[in-house]
Amino acid sequence: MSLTIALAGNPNCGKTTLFNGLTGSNQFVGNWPGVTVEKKEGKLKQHSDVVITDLPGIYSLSPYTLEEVVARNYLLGERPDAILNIIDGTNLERNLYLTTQLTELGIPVVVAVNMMDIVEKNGDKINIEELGRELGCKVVEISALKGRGIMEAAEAAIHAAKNEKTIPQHTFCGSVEHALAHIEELVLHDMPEEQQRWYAIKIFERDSKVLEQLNLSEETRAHIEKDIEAAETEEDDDSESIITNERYLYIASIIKGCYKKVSAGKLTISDKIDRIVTNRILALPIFAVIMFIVYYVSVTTVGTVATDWANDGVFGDGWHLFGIGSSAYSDVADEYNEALTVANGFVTYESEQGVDTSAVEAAMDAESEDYDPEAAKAALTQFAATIPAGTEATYEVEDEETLATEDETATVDDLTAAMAVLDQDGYEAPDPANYGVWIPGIPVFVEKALTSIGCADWLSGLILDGIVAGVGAVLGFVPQMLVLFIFLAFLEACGYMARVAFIMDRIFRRFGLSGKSFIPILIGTGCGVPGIMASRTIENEKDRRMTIMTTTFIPCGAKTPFIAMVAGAIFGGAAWVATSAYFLGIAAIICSGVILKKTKIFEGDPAPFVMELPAYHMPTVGTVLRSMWERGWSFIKKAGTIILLSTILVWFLSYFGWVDGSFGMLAEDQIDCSILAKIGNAICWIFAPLGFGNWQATVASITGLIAKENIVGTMGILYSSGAGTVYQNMAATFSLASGYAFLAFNLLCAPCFAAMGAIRREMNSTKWFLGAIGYQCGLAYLVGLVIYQISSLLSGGGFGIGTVAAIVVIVLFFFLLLRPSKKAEIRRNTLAVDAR
Ligand SMILES: Nc1nc2c(ncn2[C@@H]2O[C@H](COP(=O)(O)OP(=O)(O)OP(=O)(O)O)[C@@H](O)[C@H]2O)c(=O)[nH]1
Ligand SMILES: [Mg+2]
Repeated sequence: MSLTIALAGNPNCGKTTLFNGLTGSNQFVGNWPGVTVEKKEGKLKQHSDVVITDLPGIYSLSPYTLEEVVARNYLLGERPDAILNIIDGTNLERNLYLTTQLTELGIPVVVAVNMMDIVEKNGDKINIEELGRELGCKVVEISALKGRGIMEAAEAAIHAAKNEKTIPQHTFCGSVEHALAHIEELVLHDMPEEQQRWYAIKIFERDSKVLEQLNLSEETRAHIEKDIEAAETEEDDDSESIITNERYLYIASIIKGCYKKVSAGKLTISDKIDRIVTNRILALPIFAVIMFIVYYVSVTTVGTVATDWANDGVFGDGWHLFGIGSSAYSDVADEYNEALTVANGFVTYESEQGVDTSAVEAAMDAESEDYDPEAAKAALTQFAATIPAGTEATYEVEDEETLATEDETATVDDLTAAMAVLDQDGYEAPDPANYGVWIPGIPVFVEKALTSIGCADWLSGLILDGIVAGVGAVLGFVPQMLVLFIFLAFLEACGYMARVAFIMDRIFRRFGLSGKSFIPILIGTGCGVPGIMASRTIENEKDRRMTIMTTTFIPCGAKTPFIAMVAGAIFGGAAWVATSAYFLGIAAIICSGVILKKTKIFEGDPAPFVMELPAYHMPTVGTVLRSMWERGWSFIKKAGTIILLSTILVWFLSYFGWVDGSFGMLAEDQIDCSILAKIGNAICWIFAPLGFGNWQATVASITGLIAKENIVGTMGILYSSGAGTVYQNMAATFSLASGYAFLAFNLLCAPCFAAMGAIRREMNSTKWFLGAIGYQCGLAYLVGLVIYQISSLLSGGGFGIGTVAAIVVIVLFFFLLLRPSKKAEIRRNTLAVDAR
């Protein structure tokens, strides 16, 4: 018959570390309380008939939070064959509080004193024989981290499960014992004897869950109540406090007998660090500096290099092995491109002056099938000869990323110099393969392979433009994310993140938010996906859900090119547009927090923040890498599923459509015949009240759901037709009001697929996922509506239904924001927490 052994103990005492050691699993370990929130099962190594259950950490068997309910229900409902109670040897007093309760359950208990490595280092001594005698169960010493004594602990638990009963040694004072005896006799006599005591104590404490479960008659309750009240009068305290106090007195007496603390009174290293790190004045600047470094290294320096390598190298044209030859190549390539820009600029300028430049244009077209460097050289030389000396050519240059255009001027001398450069390279773009060791990117390989097997056009289009491009764009973020995850894993594992929450809590609490919401938001400025995942550090389920819902309001890295595009095309490059995007994000988060907190679903005190600060310690490399990998891997898996499917879908929708009544595959420039355009046209009326009810903007917003980078690309394609540049066409379509509404909508609405996948996974419920997406889109819509309608009104537009709607939204917003919250409820929760 198989045995079940439950690992129970306070948060952060090392249960999961022990669980991993005993079962060989890879469950997540972190240096803050509340890492494990569900129970996990595994088989004990070398004993396939023994099941070990890892439980969330609990301080007592009176449940206040979700994890505590999980643990208690498991212990009471499933009744494991034995409990291995892990206690933190550096914090005996508090940990034993739970132990005194566990021994009353009537389940065999073995106590494992963990963190013995630290206890010994401090020079403290624990007399485990004496401790065992006092508690009435076997006590062993272990170090879960070092793997010391863990198998012995498991063996002891197995032995206890088979042979022993744990009989609580502690007795309460006379009046309480009297009441307990009455309760046992009156209502619990049918219950197995060993379980009676725990239930009696809980009834004495008036535990609502137990009373509900037992469903006592009015008469019996009244009878019991008399006993309880008698004890309360005698002890002059309420029943729950009597029990709590007596437990602590008992623990104090045990500890006196078997614990010698050498380090008593001295400040530990952790205390010393905390004096600085959580100092009222220094805490924030230190945090800002640390986060800046993390952010800087992972997003701008190492991260950018890694992302560029992944995007432009592995999923692009290719890369130089170990970067050898890469800088030499880029120098040459930059020089060549610059020269080409000058030459082409002259050609464009001359053609604007009325000169026929078609011959040189055709010859210089390097993209064309029959490009001939010799002919290009000849044509350009001939063209240059016709230019009068002293000509200054002005032409437009387009920024690759934002598509912003800028005017540049060049003289004839510049042209001569440029031609020299072109000539030097033989009128052919430098080949990166000639510098260092060049490894072609995946698309290049795939394209070659597809061409060599003579793959059909549509299929190679699907594979290259759809799958490789789409999934590649997402996987391209993996290196950057892994770098970020290493830092975060380190900060978590060493114990700093627990402090951050503590520091931020002082500020966020004013808005009714928990301090732990801050970390996800901060990370979200880089990428929403790890931001959403970082919400796991929030133990309170309501706060965690709210944070997941609001984190992506902050502009992430992928949204920045889009912001720049709108600012450049519609607002003449005004700098305030980008700044305002961040303020808009922060305002959306804080206002959402305040408003949602006042609703039934999210109400409650911002997570009773009684988190204790764990001691700092140096994490092992394995822990950090495991944590990094666990997070990274789930992202990669997502790229292989949801993103893969969505890219295929979008590829199909934008490359297929109806031309002249017949359905088929489209050429690049026929996008307005695509199915996507049809869809855009069908639903763009939705956005009419926001001022951008055209199919292009609608479709751009939709492709933005795949990846926010798509918005720029899509706008680039859709607005490139017709006269003028993309920017000019956009400026003609959008007014300032509708442009900003468009920006606001796309910043706040549902994030990209990757982030939505993360939301789905972290919410772990379809209902909540849809709720979150709905909230984001709804909010984005209303914000866009208000921005467009009110600014149209202010700039002299008419007063219509839309204006009325916007005013209603504003009034409603202020009502929701300012209405009083249910303070009384909050206070009750706080009291409940204090009581324990
Ligand atoms: N020095 C030392 N550190 C340990 C030992 N056991 C665990 N730790 C560290 O203590 C921290 C908490 O470990 P976890 O295993 O996540 O604790 P837990 O009890 O599962 O925590 P919750 O899931 O939050 O209840 C981690 O940083 C571990 O590396 C030990 O024996 N010695
Ligand atoms: Mg755990």
